[in-house]
Amino acid sequence: MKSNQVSTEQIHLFLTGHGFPEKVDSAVILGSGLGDFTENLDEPESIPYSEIPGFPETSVQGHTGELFRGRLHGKEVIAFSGRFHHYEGHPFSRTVLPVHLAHVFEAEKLIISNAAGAINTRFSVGDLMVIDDIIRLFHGIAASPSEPFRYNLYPVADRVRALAAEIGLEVQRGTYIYLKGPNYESKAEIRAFRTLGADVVGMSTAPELSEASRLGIRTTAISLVTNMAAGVSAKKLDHSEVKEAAEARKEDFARLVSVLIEKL
Ligand SMILES: O=P(O)(O)O[C@@H]1C[C@H](O)[C@@H](CO)O1
Ligand SMILES: Nc1nc2[nH]cnc2c(=O)[nH]1
Repeated sequence: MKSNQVSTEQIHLFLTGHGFPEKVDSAVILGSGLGDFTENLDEPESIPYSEIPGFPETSVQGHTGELFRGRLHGKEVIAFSGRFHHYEGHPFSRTVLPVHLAHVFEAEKLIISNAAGAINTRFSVGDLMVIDDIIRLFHGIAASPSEPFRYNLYPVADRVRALAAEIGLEVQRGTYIYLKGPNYESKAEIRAFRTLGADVVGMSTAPELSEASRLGIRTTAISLVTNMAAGVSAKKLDHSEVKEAAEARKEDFARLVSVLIEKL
Protein backbone atom coordinates (compact mmCIF):
# COMPACT_ATOMS: atom_id res chain seq x y z
CA MET A 1 0.00 0.00 0.00
CA LYS A 2 2.87 2.33 0.78
CA SER A 3 4.94 3.76 -2.01
CA ASN A 4 6.82 6.94 -2.66
CA GLN A 5 5.29 6.93 -6.14
CA VAL A 6 1.81 7.85 -4.87
CA SER A 7 0.77 11.30 -6.10
CA THR A 8 -0.85 13.92 -3.87
CA GLU A 9 -3.98 13.63 -6.06
CA GLN A 10 -4.12 9.91 -5.25
CA ILE A 11 -3.67 10.64 -1.54
CA HIS A 12 -6.49 13.18 -1.80
CA LEU A 13 -8.70 10.55 -3.44
CA PHE A 14 -7.89 8.07 -0.68
CA LEU A 15 -8.70 10.63 2.02
CA THR A 16 -11.98 11.79 0.47
CA GLY A 17 -12.90 8.09 0.27
CA HIS A 18 -12.32 7.96 4.04
CA GLY A 19 -14.55 10.81 5.12
CA PHE A 20 -12.34 13.82 4.35
CA PRO A 21 -14.00 16.70 2.48
CA GLU A 22 -12.99 17.61 -1.08
CA LYS A 23 -11.84 21.07 -0.03
CA VAL A 24 -10.85 22.66 3.25
CA ASP A 25 -10.66 26.20 4.50
CA SER A 26 -7.46 25.77 6.50
CA ALA A 27 -4.58 23.37 6.84
CA VAL A 28 -2.45 23.32 9.98
CA ILE A 29 1.00 21.74 10.38
CA LEU A 30 1.63 21.03 14.04
CA GLY A 31 5.19 21.31 15.38
CA SER A 32 6.87 19.26 18.07
CA GLY A 33 4.62 18.83 21.10
CA LEU A 34 1.79 20.90 19.59
CA GLY A 35 -0.41 18.00 18.46
CA ASP A 36 -2.94 18.57 21.27
CA PHE A 37 -4.41 21.35 19.15
CA THR A 38 -6.51 18.67 17.44
CA GLU A 39 -8.52 18.24 20.70
CA ASN A 40 -10.18 21.55 19.80
CA LEU A 41 -11.61 20.33 16.51
CA ASP A 42 -15.34 19.68 16.28
CA GLU A 43 -16.34 16.25 14.97
CA PRO A 44 -12.70 15.18 14.56
CA GLU A 45 -11.66 12.11 12.60
CA SER A 46 -8.13 10.95 12.05
CA ILE A 47 -6.06 8.49 10.08
CA PRO A 48 -2.57 7.40 11.18
CA TYR A 49 0.07 8.27 8.61
CA SER A 50 0.97 4.55 8.51
CA GLU A 51 -2.44 3.85 6.89
CA ILE A 52 -2.24 6.57 4.23
CA PRO A 53 -0.73 5.40 0.94
CA GLY A 54 2.45 7.25 0.11
CA PHE A 55 2.79 8.78 3.57
CA PRO A 56 6.09 8.40 5.40
CA GLU A 57 5.97 7.81 9.14
CA THR A 58 7.29 10.27 11.69
CA SER A 59 10.14 9.31 13.99
CA VAL A 60 10.51 12.39 16.20
CA GLN A 61 9.20 12.46 19.77
CA GLY A 62 6.22 14.80 20.06
CA HIS A 63 5.01 14.07 16.52
CA THR A 64 2.28 11.43 16.65
CA GLY A 65 1.98 10.90 12.90
CA GLU A 66 -1.75 11.31 12.36
CA LEU A 67 -3.79 13.33 9.90
CA PHE A 68 -6.93 14.94 11.34
CA ARG A 69 -9.96 16.49 9.81
CA GLY A 70 -12.59 18.42 11.70
CA ARG A 71 -14.37 21.72 11.91
CA LEU A 72 -13.61 24.93 13.75
CA HIS A 73 -15.91 27.95 13.65
CA GLY A 74 -17.88 25.94 11.08
CA LYS A 75 -14.86 25.79 8.75
CA GLU A 76 -13.30 22.62 7.40
CA VAL A 77 -9.80 22.03 8.73
CA ILE A 78 -7.11 19.42 8.17
CA ALA A 79 -4.31 19.18 10.71
CA PHE A 80 -1.04 17.33 10.35
CA SER A 81 -0.06 16.04 13.77
CA GLY A 82 3.53 15.36 12.89
CA ARG A 83 5.79 16.53 10.10
CA PHE A 84 8.72 15.16 8.14
CA HIS A 85 12.12 16.66 8.85
CA HIS A 86 15.04 16.61 6.49
CA TYR A 87 17.25 15.35 9.32
CA GLU A 88 15.09 12.22 9.59
CA GLY A 89 16.39 11.31 6.16
CA HIS A 90 13.54 12.75 4.09
CA PRO A 91 14.44 14.63 0.91
CA PHE A 92 13.13 18.20 0.85
CA SER A 93 10.57 17.15 -1.74
CA ARG A 94 9.01 14.91 0.93
CA THR A 95 9.29 17.37 3.84
CA VAL A 96 6.80 19.55 1.95
CA LEU A 97 4.18 16.80 1.45
CA PRO A 98 1.75 18.51 3.91
CA VAL A 99 2.03 21.72 1.85
CA HIS A 100 1.26 19.83 -1.36
CA LEU A 101 -1.74 18.24 0.32
CA ALA A 102 -2.95 21.63 1.56
CA HIS A 103 -2.75 22.66 -2.10
CA VAL A 104 -4.79 19.71 -3.45
CA PHE A 105 -7.38 20.32 -0.72
CA GLU A 106 -7.45 23.90 -2.04
CA ALA A 107 -6.81 25.26 1.46
CA GLU A 108 -7.22 29.01 1.52
CA LYS A 109 -4.92 29.26 4.51
CA LEU A 110 -1.96 27.33 5.79
CA ILE A 111 -0.84 27.71 9.38
CA ILE A 112 2.59 26.24 10.13
CA SER A 113 3.96 25.81 13.64
CA ASN A 114 7.19 24.67 15.20
CA ALA A 115 9.23 24.41 18.38
CA ALA A 116 12.24 26.72 18.32
CA GLY A 117 15.12 27.95 20.44
CA ALA A 118 15.29 31.68 21.24
CA ILE A 119 18.37 33.58 20.10
CA ASN A 120 16.84 36.96 20.93
CA THR A 121 17.65 37.63 24.59
CA ARG A 122 14.40 39.59 25.02
CA PHE A 123 12.41 36.42 24.38
CA SER A 124 11.46 33.88 27.06
CA VAL A 125 10.63 30.21 27.11
CA GLY A 126 6.92 29.85 26.33
CA ASP A 127 6.78 32.88 24.03
CA LEU A 128 4.79 32.52 20.84
CA MET A 129 6.36 34.25 17.85
CA VAL A 130 4.95 34.90 14.41
CA ILE A 131 7.65 34.49 11.77
CA ASP A 132 8.06 37.63 9.69
CA ASP A 133 11.13 36.49 7.76
CA ILE A 134 13.41 33.52 7.41
CA ILE A 135 17.12 32.92 6.98
CA ARG A 136 18.09 29.82 5.06
CA LEU A 137 21.79 29.20 5.41
CA PHE A 138 21.35 26.10 3.29
CA HIS A 139 20.08 27.22 -0.03
CA GLY A 140 19.55 23.67 -1.22
CA ILE A 141 16.30 23.50 0.69
CA ALA A 142 13.84 24.42 -2.04
CA ALA A 143 11.76 21.41 -3.02
CA SER A 144 11.76 22.76 -6.57
CA PRO A 145 14.93 24.22 -8.08
CA SER A 146 15.57 27.90 -8.83
CA GLU A 147 12.53 29.16 -7.00
CA PRO A 148 12.84 32.55 -5.36
CA PHE A 149 11.26 33.03 -1.94
CA ARG A 150 8.58 35.46 -3.01
CA TYR A 151 6.21 35.38 -0.12
CA ASN A 152 6.05 38.55 1.92
CA LEU A 153 5.43 37.49 5.52
CA TYR A 154 5.45 41.00 7.03
CA PRO A 155 1.81 42.01 6.39
CA VAL A 156 0.53 38.62 7.56
CA ALA A 157 2.64 38.91 10.71
CA ASP A 158 1.04 42.30 11.48
CA ARG A 159 -2.42 40.80 11.08
CA VAL A 160 -1.55 37.76 13.24
CA ARG A 161 -0.40 40.01 16.08
CA ALA A 162 -3.51 42.14 15.81
CA LEU A 163 -5.76 39.06 15.95
CA ALA A 164 -3.76 37.67 18.88
CA ALA A 165 -4.21 40.98 20.72
CA GLU A 166 -7.99 40.72 20.16
CA ILE A 167 -8.00 37.54 22.25
CA GLY A 168 -5.60 39.01 24.84
CA LEU A 169 -2.49 37.17 23.66
CA GLU A 170 0.87 38.82 23.27
CA VAL A 171 2.79 37.37 20.33
CA GLN A 172 6.40 38.21 19.47
CA ARG A 173 7.45 38.61 15.88
CA GLY A 174 10.79 37.87 14.33
CA THR A 175 13.11 35.97 12.03
CA TYR A 176 13.47 32.18 12.06
CA ILE A 177 16.79 30.72 11.05
CA TYR A 178 16.63 27.25 9.56
CA LEU A 179 19.28 24.69 10.44
CA LYS A 180 19.27 21.15 9.16
CA GLY A 181 19.85 19.62 12.61
CA PRO A 182 19.36 17.22 14.23
CA ASN A 183 21.94 18.48 16.67
CA TYR A 184 21.46 21.76 18.45
CA GLU A 185 23.88 24.61 17.82
CA SER A 186 27.12 25.62 19.48
CA LYS A 187 27.22 28.83 21.53
CA ALA A 188 29.45 30.47 18.91
CA GLU A 189 26.97 29.60 16.16
CA ILE A 190 24.15 31.16 18.14
CA ARG A 191 26.19 34.35 18.66
CA ALA A 192 26.89 34.41 14.91
CA PHE A 193 23.21 33.88 14.04
CA ARG A 194 22.26 36.77 16.34
CA THR A 195 24.52 39.09 14.37
CA LEU A 196 22.78 37.86 11.19
CA GLY A 197 19.47 39.03 12.61
CA ALA A 198 17.90 35.73 13.66
CA ASP A 199 15.49 35.72 16.60
CA VAL A 200 14.79 31.98 16.85
CA VAL A 201 16.35 28.82 15.47
CA GLY A 202 14.71 25.60 14.36
CA MET A 203 14.88 22.60 12.05
CA SER A 204 11.71 22.78 9.99
CA THR A 205 9.23 25.30 8.54
CA ALA A 206 11.55 27.05 6.05
CA PRO A 207 11.15 24.39 3.31
CA GLU A 208 7.38 24.41 3.92
CA LEU A 209 7.21 28.21 3.72
CA SER A 210 9.25 28.18 0.50
CA GLU A 211 6.96 25.65 -1.10
CA ALA A 212 3.78 27.36 0.10
CA SER A 213 5.15 30.58 -1.37
CA ARG A 214 5.79 28.86 -4.71
CA LEU A 215 2.25 27.46 -4.74
CA GLY A 216 0.74 30.81 -3.76
CA ILE A 217 -0.94 29.57 -0.56
CA ARG A 218 -1.66 32.26 2.02
CA THR A 219 0.53 31.12 4.89
CA THR A 220 1.66 32.13 8.32
CA ALA A 221 4.09 30.40 10.66
CA ILE A 222 4.18 30.42 14.45
CA SER A 223 7.12 29.39 16.62
CA LEU A 224 6.80 28.34 20.22
CA VAL A 225 9.99 29.14 22.13
CA THR A 226 10.70 25.88 23.93
CA ASN A 227 14.19 26.80 25.15
CA MET A 228 16.71 29.58 25.06
CA ALA A 229 19.25 28.61 22.37
CA ALA A 230 22.74 27.35 23.24
CA GLY A 231 24.64 29.79 25.43
CA VAL A 232 21.69 32.20 25.83
CA SER A 233 20.99 30.64 29.21
CA ALA A 234 23.22 28.39 31.28
CA LYS A 235 20.65 25.57 31.11
CA LYS A 236 21.68 22.34 29.39
CA LEU A 237 19.52 21.75 26.32
CA ASP A 238 17.33 18.69 26.11
CA HIS A 239 14.41 17.61 23.89
CA SER A 240 12.21 17.21 27.04
CA GLU A 241 11.99 21.04 27.20
CA VAL A 242 10.04 20.97 23.95
CA LYS A 243 7.36 18.83 25.57
CA GLU A 244 7.25 20.91 28.79
CA ALA A 245 6.95 24.27 27.01
CA ALA A 246 4.33 22.93 24.61
CA GLU A 247 2.33 21.49 27.49
CA ALA A 248 2.44 24.84 29.34
CA ARG A 249 1.30 26.89 26.32
CA LYS A 250 -0.93 24.44 24.47
CA GLU A 251 -4.14 26.25 25.36
CA ASP A 252 -2.87 29.66 24.21
CA PHE A 253 -1.42 28.10 21.08
CA ALA A 254 -4.80 26.51 20.30
CA ARG A 255 -6.59 29.83 20.93
CA LEU A 256 -4.22 31.57 18.57
CA VAL A 257 -4.59 28.99 15.78
CA SER A 258 -8.34 29.04 16.32
CA VAL A 259 -8.62 32.81 15.82
CA LEU A 260 -6.37 32.58 12.76
CA ILE A 261 -8.64 29.93 11.24
CA GLU A 262 -11.63 32.11 12.01
CA LYS A 263 -10.36 35.50 10.89
CA LEU A 264 -6.97 35.56 9.14
O1 LIG B 1 8.89 20.05 13.94
P1 LIG B 1 9.52 21.09 14.80
O2 LIG B 1 10.22 22.16 14.03
O3 LIG B 1 8.58 21.65 15.83
O4 LIG B 1 10.65 20.31 15.63
C1 LIG B 1 11.63 20.97 16.40
C2 LIG B 1 12.94 20.76 15.70
C3 LIG B 1 13.37 19.39 16.19
O5 LIG B 1 12.77 18.35 15.52
C4 LIG B 1 12.90 19.39 17.55
C5 LIG B 1 14.01 19.84 18.42
O6 LIG B 1 13.86 19.34 19.69
O7 LIG B 1 11.81 20.32 17.63
N1 LIG C 1 18.01 23.99 15.94
C1 LIG C 1 17.25 24.09 17.02
N2 LIG C 1 16.01 23.59 16.98
C2 LIG C 1 15.27 23.72 18.09
N3 LIG C 1 14.00 23.30 18.32
C3 LIG C 1 13.69 23.64 19.59
N4 LIG C 1 14.73 24.25 20.17
C4 LIG C 1 15.73 24.31 19.26
C5 LIG C 1 17.06 24.85 19.28
O1 LIG C 1 17.56 25.41 20.26
N5 LIG C 1 17.77 24.71 18.12
